[in-house]
Amino acid sequence: METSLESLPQVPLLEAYQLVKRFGDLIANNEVNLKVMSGEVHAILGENGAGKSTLMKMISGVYRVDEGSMRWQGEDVQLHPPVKARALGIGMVYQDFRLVPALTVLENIALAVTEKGVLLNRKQLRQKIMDVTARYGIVVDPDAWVWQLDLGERQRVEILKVLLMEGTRLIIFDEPTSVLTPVEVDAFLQMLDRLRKDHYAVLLITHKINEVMAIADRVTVLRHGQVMMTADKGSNFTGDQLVASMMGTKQLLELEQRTPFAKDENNQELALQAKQITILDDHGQCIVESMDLSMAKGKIIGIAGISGNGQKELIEALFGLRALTAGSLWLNGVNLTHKPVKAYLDAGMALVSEDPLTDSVIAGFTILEHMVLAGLPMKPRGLGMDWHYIRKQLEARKEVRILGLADPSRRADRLSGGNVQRMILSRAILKDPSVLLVSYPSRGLDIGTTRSIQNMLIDLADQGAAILLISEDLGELFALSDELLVLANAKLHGPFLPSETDAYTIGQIMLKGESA
Ligand SMILES: Nc1ncnc2c1ncn2[C@@H]1O[C@H](COP(=O)(O)OP(=O)(O)OP(=O)(O)O)[C@@H](O)[C@H]1O
Repeated sequence: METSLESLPQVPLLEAYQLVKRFGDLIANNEVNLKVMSGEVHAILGENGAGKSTLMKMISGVYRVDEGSMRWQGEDVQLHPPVKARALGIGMVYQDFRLVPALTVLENIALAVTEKGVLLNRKQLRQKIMDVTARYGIVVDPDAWVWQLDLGERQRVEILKVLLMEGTRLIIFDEPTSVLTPVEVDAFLQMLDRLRKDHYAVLLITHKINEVMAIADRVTVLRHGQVMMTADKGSNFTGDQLVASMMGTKQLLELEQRTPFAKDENNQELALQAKQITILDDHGQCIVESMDLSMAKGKIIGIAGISGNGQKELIEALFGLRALTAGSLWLNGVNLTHKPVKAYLDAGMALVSEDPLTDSVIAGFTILEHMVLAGLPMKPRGLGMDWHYIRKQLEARKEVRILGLADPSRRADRLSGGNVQRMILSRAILKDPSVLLVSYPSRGLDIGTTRSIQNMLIDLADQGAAILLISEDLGELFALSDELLVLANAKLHGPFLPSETDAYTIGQIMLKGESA
């Protein structure tokens, strides 16, 4: 089955010519050309809003192209609606998964792959799932309920769906690794390699330059809806070239230096304290056991851990969203245990959750309405609200400009993943929180914006906020944290000083719950 790329016929699987897509006055894709070969991983890079998802949605048939044309194996084709793209063999693994939580993995896959009117043969489908999981190293239990799965597992179900559909030739991944742990990222890249060897074509949207350098045969960079650069491996493109092409004349900011906080533990003023807390997960299993955690003012505490090891539950409990089974929570010396979330908000806490799209976005509400709900100063006007005034207040904040918040009158549920993240981060930071609990701050953000938000977190801590930073990006944790803790086996391990430990040691503890 394996043949080298060179020995394959070199007719492009897909060719896009001069594609244009407009949303009102906005030109999301402007005369875009793209060529995709079988057996290649083709990375699509670009800042948030550059037009990557729009291009992928034209290729998967979701959007009708306004201008331009496509060819599939040399033949002119129309890919809209998606059923046409699907029939040719184009499958897409979306950022926001399209699974039914109340069904099992197998049932979800059956829904996607069963032809209308054909009765489901569970045994056969189970066998097919086993075959594909074994070939591509995709670990997932066919009988698990989807609502019980973490994000990495849900993504694997989406991938299985696409692979099990009849005739798939081209697979589009929209920022697949943003929800994966470092270990899962390695497995994912190996899977891409396997797909490439099996002659699938892969289009990979990503913000991670190291992934592009590791796996991509070809790369296309978009900026403001236009192709800035297309290069293949033979041309020896570098990471710096890709960044420069994405950012244009903008410079990538340097990460600010932390002002070293007082190392004398006795001089540290505590903000949030968790004493001997025990937390159960949604299945009633103990996920955090008798844990102590102290967050001092002006300090960033980084928590490393493999996703699903209790980070989500811990952060929910610290914000009063999940009941403690034992222990107590104190903020500035006041006991907040079992108090409603409002008490935590009133005390100056802010939260950026693991999955803002699900947890924090209200369908139909605009960005501005989300900001007002989170405490942006309101001004009544007649029987309603002075929205013009509120908007001016929002736009006057430098953080909003730096993070590049989208137009505040836009509906939040129609924003790209990166723009949702900007809204949630702006909302948390605009409150000038005394305690900020932040999960995966740079998820879905381009490199320039990632650096901006990292600098904002540093500024916030320098001004005295206590920050709990949950991330799987060890580079980010090492760069920002004053102290590192590792969550594994329901316990916190550490603290470790980033300057006195290394990623290998932390990685070992993440995996095994103990030092090597
Ligand atoms: N359905 C839509 N209606 C109006 N504007 C849209 C729509 N979809 C995308 N846009 C706009 O088109 C531009 C390109 O968006 P797109 O989602 O393709 O960017 P992206 O490169 O995928 O960004 P990200 O990295 O944030 O996912 C953005 O300005 C976006 O706000």
